[in-house]
Amino acid sequence: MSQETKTNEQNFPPTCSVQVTEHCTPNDQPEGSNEDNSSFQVSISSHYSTPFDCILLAQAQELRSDVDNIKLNICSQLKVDSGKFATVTPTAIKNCNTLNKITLATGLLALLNMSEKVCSTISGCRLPEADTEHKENLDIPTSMSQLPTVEASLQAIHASLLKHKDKDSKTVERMFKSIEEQLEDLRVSISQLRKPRKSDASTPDFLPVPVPQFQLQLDNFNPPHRVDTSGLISEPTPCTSSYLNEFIDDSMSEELKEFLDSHSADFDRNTERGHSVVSFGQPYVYPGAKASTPLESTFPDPIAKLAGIIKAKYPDSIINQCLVNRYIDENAVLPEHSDNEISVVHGSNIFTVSIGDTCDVTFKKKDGSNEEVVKSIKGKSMYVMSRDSQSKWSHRIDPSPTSRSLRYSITFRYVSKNGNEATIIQGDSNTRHLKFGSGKGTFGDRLPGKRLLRYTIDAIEPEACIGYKNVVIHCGINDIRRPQADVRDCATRLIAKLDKISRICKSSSKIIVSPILPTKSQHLNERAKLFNHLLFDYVNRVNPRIGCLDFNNFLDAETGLLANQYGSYRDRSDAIHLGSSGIFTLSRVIVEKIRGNLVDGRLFSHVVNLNIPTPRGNHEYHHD
Ligand SMILES: O=C(O)CCC(=O)C(=O)O
Ligand SMILES: [Fe+2]
Repeated sequence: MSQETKTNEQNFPPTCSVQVTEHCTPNDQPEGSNEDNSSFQVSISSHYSTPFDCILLAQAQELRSDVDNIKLNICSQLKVDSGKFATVTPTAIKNCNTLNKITLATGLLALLNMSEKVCSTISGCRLPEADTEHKENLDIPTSMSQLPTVEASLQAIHASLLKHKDKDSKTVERMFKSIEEQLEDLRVSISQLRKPRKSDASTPDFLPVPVPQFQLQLDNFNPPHRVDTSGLISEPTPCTSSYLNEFIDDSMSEELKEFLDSHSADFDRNTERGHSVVSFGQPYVYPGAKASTPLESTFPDPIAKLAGIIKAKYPDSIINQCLVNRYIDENAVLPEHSDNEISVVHGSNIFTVSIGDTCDVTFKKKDGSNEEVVKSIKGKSMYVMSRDSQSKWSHRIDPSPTSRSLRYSITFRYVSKNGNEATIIQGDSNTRHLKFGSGKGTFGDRLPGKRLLRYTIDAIEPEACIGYKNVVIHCGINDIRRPQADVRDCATRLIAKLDKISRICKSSSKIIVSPILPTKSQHLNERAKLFNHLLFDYVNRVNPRIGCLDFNNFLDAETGLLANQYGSYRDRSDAIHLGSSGIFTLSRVIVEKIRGNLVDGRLFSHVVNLNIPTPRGNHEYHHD
């Protein structure tokens, strides 16, 4: 470590403590919200006056494993027992090297990012201005009233880390840049969230924005660069979420082997590339599947017993399908793949119990780095792959250079037939009234799905789209209306998200993006037009797999603005929110597209199957 770093280390906050408390407040949801993620745990430690104080740890159910992974990651970097995460002592922080400090900071940033995500999910909840007179009108859990300190904390972390900047290291340099960018984003988001508003509004009040001096030079638009966050928050998600040695005992292993041996004729009939398969329970279909018709629709005795052992360890898991792979010798292989079929229920785990000889399974990162991790899987063990691991890693079994005798892998999944048709909408205030399910004002039972409120582009979660037949992304207005927003950068960030979604979702998923809806503001429409130009260019030329909604009907032919009948009735000066007629029309446009009716002159299925870019018509708003 350089002398400079040593000296600076003394400046590092001397009494850093990361206090993470967890308490359960299960029904913190706002009235009228119909989000699926129904329970929140929000807690803040605010009694430490250090840069790391006031860490808001918001744990929505769906973020739990991310939070746990980040905690584990921080602890392993700092060489602290994970049970002691609640008190990462000043000494631990002082004694770790610069890179570890960065890891710590990025971990904390990740937690803050998540908290921010949850803050915006708790609709109507705003971060309070210090001493704001609006405070009592805001729908804020009291514990959040300390939040302004978060911003101060971030600045302090940043300032402190800057002193540690090791100018010789490119990696450190890159990490700093990423941290700086993240901090900037967080600061903007926090200040935006802090603006007073009614608790039922979902986006900040309209601010006039200067007319941008953009020139539309589509020909010069470079294909979007891919946003690479690997290495920023040192990827906490492992290729397998856990590996348990000696998961079953000898007698269970023997019983299973005997049972599977008795099915050798069935395995012989179902030879896939390099190995053989049989299945039980629900049908599980994947490309090239030979055992998509199960031998039995229920689990036979030894398999049911094994499923019971897994259920005892993972009581929340649902298992209804079992695929058994047989590898007879060292030449048997399993081609590289991910189990990310739409039929595998979103968020469910895949459990793999091994019987017989030890075997290497190779996991390969899907981020283009080609990084590989080889895990030696022993007989009687179990490894668990999360849905997230399927989006980030592929896996395979290569021929073994040394001898390998018979091995069975018994894999359990939760598959759904109905899930095949489900739709996910990640959208902002204008989609927040759209509802799935039955009853008035919903899409109806024939279009099941889930809606996530995601106010900003950065909050869109590509991984949450996996497993859905239809993916609808509707976001961007909040990003471009920030006075200092760089519209091109906003478009690039949305495109990066779309890029990722189209990479990790099955090719049979329909991916649909909304351009930014017209508003009642000429200024804002100028920005929206530029944003949409870039988006259309991407879906037309770069990624024709993505379908685009057509919003021209929302325009008033005379003014080129959002037509009055579609805008907000209650507040005519509201430039961006749709009224009930607008919301109804938006829902029709989405359903038309999902149903595969002719849109843009083509059926959606054509778009899905298309490999080559084909120019589509002009999607620009007809403003003049
Ligand atoms: O045999 C193994 O360990 C892997 C099996 C697998 O990846 C699968 O069945 O999808
Ligand atoms: Fe697999």
